[in-house]
Amino acid sequence: MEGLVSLKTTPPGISFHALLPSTTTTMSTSAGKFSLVRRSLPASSMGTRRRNGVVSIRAQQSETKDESATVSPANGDVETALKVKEWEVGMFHNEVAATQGIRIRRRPPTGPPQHYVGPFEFRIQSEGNTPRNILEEIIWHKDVEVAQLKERRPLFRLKNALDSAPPTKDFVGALRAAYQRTGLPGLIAEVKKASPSRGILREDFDPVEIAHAYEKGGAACLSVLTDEKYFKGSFENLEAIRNAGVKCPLLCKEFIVDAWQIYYARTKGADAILLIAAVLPDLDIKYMIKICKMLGLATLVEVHNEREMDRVLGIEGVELIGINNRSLETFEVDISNTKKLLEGERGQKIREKDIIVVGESGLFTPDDIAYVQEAGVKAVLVGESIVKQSDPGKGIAGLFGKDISS
Ligand SMILES: O=P(O)(O)OC[C@@H](O)[C@@H](O)c1c[nH]c2ccccc12
Repeated sequence: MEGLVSLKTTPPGISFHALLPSTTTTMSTSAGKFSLVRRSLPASSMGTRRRNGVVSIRAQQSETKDESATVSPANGDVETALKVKEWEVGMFHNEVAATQGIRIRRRPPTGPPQHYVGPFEFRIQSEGNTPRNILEEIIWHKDVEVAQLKERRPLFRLKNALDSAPPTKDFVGALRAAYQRTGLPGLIAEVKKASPSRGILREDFDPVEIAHAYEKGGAACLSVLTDEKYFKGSFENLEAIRNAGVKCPLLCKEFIVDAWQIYYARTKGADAILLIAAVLPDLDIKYMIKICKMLGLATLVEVHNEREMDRVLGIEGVELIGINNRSLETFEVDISNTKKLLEGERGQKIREKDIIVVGESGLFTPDDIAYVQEAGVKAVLVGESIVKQSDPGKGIAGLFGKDISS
């Protein structure tokens, strides 16, 4: 059976109500065409009991009149209700995100709890359950990971820990100062062991040693990957680098899907946070920028295409925009992307707003640096080409074509 939704044991022509959140979804099955229709869903029904949250599934080819039957959740089945709520929030997120051209879906991969429609078994099929690309896979994994981490360290505990945290370092200031000092884009050097597209970049990976080498080589700031599963990074690495006396401000390179992660990153020594426009709707970006400001963190908002750039240029308070030359959906790298997104009115607006643009990914040679600088960037984010060198500090001199350490 094809389509987003399959109905098992449902005789054609029958119509029923189910406690499922959704907008209208039409689906074709071997039994005919069905539409899933959202009924009134008052805010009060968004809690654990959802008697009013009624949705109907109607078999369109039927002659039969709408014979509706409401199915109630088992009393006290709070866990199921929470799962439904979680799924519902994910669905709502996807709807909002889609209107902003965001293709990454946040619906929990498990779909809605099956037994929620009683005898009419309901299942989200492979189209909904399989990530469409690596970024979507990472985000779905991250959602689960964060939910687990949050349970162990609730927000109030993180907030308590922050009462005694040392102040953050000025990430944006360090980039501006480097640009002024060298006349070259300020370098954010990335402590990166591996990536899904390139595999292991460095076997003998000592994050603290690499961080010191970068600092010595003239990096203005460092970026530390904290994702474990796909990039072989960790928050321990971030914390170890912070505690090793490194003076450069630190970017926590993480896939942020929840504000909790921002607080967590701050407790681990981050000075800046990455927000990815391909993942986060505008409202999330705005809200997260506010949280970052409150915590003294800078935000690097990453875009990959014109649509994302236009969205981000419409958000107040953005100081740093990263243009990723790598598509996180296809892994394709093309440094002319930086140039393309800075041409014409967009570049004009960026200059007016005094936003620093960071050229990200795929930069290997002095020519590459000159090319993105010419396009208008005042900073670059580089991993592979320098982390692979036996002395990553010297790798920086190779990248810029000269020693930028003093
Ligand atoms: O190793 P490179 O090609 O120099 O790229 C570094 C950095 O731009 C890249 O790691 C990156 C940019 N945006 C990201 C988002 C998540 C993970 C990684 C990234």
